[in-house]
Amino acid sequence: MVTSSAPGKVYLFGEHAVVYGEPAVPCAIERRVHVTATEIDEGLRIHANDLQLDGFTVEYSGDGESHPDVDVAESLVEAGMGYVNEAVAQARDAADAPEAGFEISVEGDIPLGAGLGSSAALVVAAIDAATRELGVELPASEIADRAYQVEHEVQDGQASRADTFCSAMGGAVRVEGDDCRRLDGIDTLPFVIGYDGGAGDTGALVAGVRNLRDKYDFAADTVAAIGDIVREGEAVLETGDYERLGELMDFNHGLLSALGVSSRSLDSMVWAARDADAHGAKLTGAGGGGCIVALDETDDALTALKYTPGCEDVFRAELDIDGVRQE
Ligand SMILES: Nc1ncnc2c1ncn2[C@@H]1O[C@H](COP(=O)(O)OP(=O)(O)OP(=O)(O)O)[C@@H](O)[C@H]1O
Ligand SMILES: C[C@@](O)(CCO)CC(=O)[O-]
Ligand SMILES: [Mg+2]
Repeated sequence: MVTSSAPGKVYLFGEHAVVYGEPAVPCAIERRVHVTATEIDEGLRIHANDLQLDGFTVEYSGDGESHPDVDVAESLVEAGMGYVNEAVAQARDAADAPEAGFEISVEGDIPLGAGLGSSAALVVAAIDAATRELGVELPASEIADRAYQVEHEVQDGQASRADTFCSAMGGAVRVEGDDCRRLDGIDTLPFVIGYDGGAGDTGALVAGVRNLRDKYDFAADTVAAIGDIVREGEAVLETGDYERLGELMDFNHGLLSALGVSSRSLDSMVWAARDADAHGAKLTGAGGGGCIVALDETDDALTALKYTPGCEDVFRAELDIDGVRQE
């Protein structure tokens, strides 16, 4: 039996634009998904108690049918199964063990579908745990690559390498198309996260931006301008000037909002953090609902968000220097 974990992430800059080849800077945070893999005779059994708030266990026999023991949205189960199924397929391929059976248990403290990269963390941890259980140790870069193939497959081609690379490697990273690297020397960033309790539909939000971009030149220019913010931002990141980083985060949020991916609750959390003198604040991930990230080393934004209507949870998230690891 092997347990591996992998971190979630926030985007300091660049979500959505990264889908069109602009650079992005996601940062791993100390919130993780843990996956335990045990080799069994055949098939695949999955236990995923976080998939619904009430919790349930899915028994999946590998015959193409799932058997949730309570009534849950079929699409939710299918998506959850899809990520684990494809991650296990990658592990079997990497270990050259096409027939290997697995029992997989998943638990995590990353809210689902909220822009913190829970799907990437799940896939990265699952590939690591399942390959180790088969006696194979993959380098983090290969896990990142295989995890990207999984997200790309399960999300119908709507995925960049950003989430999976960041989760596998940890720290602050830079992703531009297939070019992925860690940003050295960034050990800490004072992130505060506000969560509205909701979720966004990543596929639909990406499709919405694509439509605007096809329809209007100025929407395409907006996506390109996000790329400019990222290039400016990575230079500022090296100087540790939080004031300017925050200014650029604010600008990035404005452009995401123009592209239609913010929401009333995300905007109100962003404004609550700004009113409390955070250096800056923006939505993180696909948007539509879920989380915002603010930059603030004091407790002011944290306290303000606690009392902001529509903000269901608020927490500080340290930058996680570790990527995927065996527990
Ligand atoms: N702890 C978990 N247990 C089971 N399935 C999980 C878990 N964490 C994530 N998942 C799977 O990942 C899906 C969420 O992925 P999705 O890409 O929609 O959101 P996200 O990765 O949390 O946010 P974003 O991609 O915007 O950063 C869940 O619906 C589920 O299928
Ligand atoms: C919206 C998006 O840019 C980030 C989702 O976390 C999609 C992706 O990069 O895969
Ligand atoms: Mg995801």
